[in-house]
Amino acid sequence: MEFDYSHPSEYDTGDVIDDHYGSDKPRILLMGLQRSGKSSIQRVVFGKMPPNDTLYLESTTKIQREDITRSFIDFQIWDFPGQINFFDPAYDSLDIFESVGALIFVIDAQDDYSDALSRLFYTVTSAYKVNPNITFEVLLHKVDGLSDDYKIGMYTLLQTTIEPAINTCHLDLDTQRDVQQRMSDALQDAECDHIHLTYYLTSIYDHSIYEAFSKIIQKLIRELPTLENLLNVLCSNSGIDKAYLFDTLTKIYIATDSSPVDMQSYELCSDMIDVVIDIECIYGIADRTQNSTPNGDYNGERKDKGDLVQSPLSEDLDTRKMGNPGDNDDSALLGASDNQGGIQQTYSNGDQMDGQDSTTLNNGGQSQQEPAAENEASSLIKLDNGDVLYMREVNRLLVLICLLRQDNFEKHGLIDYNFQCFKEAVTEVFEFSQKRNTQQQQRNETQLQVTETQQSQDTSPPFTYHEEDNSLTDKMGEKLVLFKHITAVFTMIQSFPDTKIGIASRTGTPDWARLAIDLFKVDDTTTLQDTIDYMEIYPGRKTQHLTELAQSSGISFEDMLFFDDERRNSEVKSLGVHFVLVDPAKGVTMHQFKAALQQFERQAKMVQTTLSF
Ligand SMILES: Nc1nc2c(ncn2[C@@H]2O[C@H](COP(=O)(O)OP(=O)(O)OP(=O)(O)O)[C@@H](O)[C@H]2O)c(=O)[nH]1
Repeated sequence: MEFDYSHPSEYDTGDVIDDHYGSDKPRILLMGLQRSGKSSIQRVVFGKMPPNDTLYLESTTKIQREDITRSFIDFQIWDFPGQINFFDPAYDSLDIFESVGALIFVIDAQDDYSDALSRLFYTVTSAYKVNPNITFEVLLHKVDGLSDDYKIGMYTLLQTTIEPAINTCHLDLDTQRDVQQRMSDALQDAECDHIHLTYYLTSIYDHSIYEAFSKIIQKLIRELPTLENLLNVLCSNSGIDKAYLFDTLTKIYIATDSSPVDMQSYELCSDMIDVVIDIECIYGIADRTQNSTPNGDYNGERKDKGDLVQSPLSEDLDTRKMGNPGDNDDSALLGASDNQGGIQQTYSNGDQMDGQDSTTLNNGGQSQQEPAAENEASSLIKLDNGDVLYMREVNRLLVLICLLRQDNFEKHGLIDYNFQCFKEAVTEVFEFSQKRNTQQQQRNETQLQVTETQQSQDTSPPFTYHEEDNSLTDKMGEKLVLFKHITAVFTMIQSFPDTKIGIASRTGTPDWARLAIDLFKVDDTTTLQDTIDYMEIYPGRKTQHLTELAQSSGISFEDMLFFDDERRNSEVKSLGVHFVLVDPAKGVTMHQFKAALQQFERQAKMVQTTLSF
């Protein structure tokens, strides 16, 4: 299959991946073709960028990483440049994919997506080989531009497997059949029927992207069943119809009770977070020192919206004081009753449902350091249909938003009591989870130290030589043999006059590498070591190795033909060395070697080259 990746040599791998990208945190990867919408998703969901501003985003050229650390949500999100193939040997795919929790592949649904499907297939099969524990999620993105009929049709087709999805491309029948055939062949060859993909229709212009991310992230939260159980208990004991536990900043819900999620109720609850943030932007944050004032003496100051949106609700809301300007009555209304989009809102600092429609932003006059048990930020919105949206803050980063009937809310003393129990339980789960993560981290560190100590004490090589088949087996039982054509190639080189063999190897255990070279046989009486004239084996860049080789051998760079399986080592071309990229699966073959010699002869007098075959 053909892919439109840029050639890795166009990029320096160091420019694309930071050296220090290793982190224990689980990763969520955003992959897909260029301009499919990956960066927009990351910025809108995790950076609160207004969707329209994504129109000005520039193409990503290196991996963009963001640490997300919000209560249960503790991972890194990586936005990949669409044009680079990270499975190319130039990149260390094991390092990139080994601690991935979810790989999210974004497909631009407004475009012809046959290329995207090819890339999807390649990506999931390659990533699965590196790490079979990855969950694969596919976002059919930008569906805001599609009609509902088209969306439903596309989703139904894509939901089954990738293969039928080809049907939805606007291709003529012949091309369609051809693509289908190739796809099904590729699927069979790769034996990848067991790879499970989950599909979502998304757009940054509505709730769908948050809904999708909620589901994706829930799969990564180990505590999910416990949280769901707690929410179930809360709902059944408090007359609540639906409850969501939201991460305040991202509007991702990390858990909900087990009753089905209907989009309307989800959108209402999610919008409530925005409503409350907007209200706090209008009324600002009160000075904590004034919170003890029983009467809400609103001072009329407005806070800058940009500052507030970034703040967790709790920080803002629980320090808020409410009251009508110039009105010292506790139950004074802050805003007039407002009828917008079927939601009636009134803002009050009282916590009583007094027969009027009311939204309560309640701080109870407590500082954040010493919150009274029942005085977390809360908000109440009465809907036109008689239902009530009730929001309570669980901790600095989580809010509970419930939908219930108004007559059930009249027992709000019971709801508040149950909420306290729920809050304590969630806090316990959270603390337990943090403790377990810390313990796990300590265990990993200890394990690492033990292994390092064992390695430093254990000087015996981690492999055994088997004369009968000229092979080594390492401690994991993996067998190492010379590549098929190596013996013939080395024998041929030895027959050339004035030709030397040198080794340039990058390893942290040079003694073991030398020992292995001394054990492998080229024929009955000759070891690999006997055929080699110069050796440079130590960690570092290959330019350094070849410079040392030039010095020890007296051979100039222009007279060197260097075979290597890592594209990044083509940097030796800058010295004037002729570079040959070797397929790591096959090693140097006789055919490749002879072709390289012929080309070397032709180009020997020219400047440095990469010899291609
Ligand atoms: N209509 C619509 N446009 C979107 C949506 N999401 C992103 N876009 C637009 O798609 C274009 C490309 O978005 P990017 O986020 O830069 O795409 P990318 O996948 O990160 O691209 P590269 O960085 O080149 O790999 C931008 O103009 C966005 O405004 C969406 O949900 N609907």
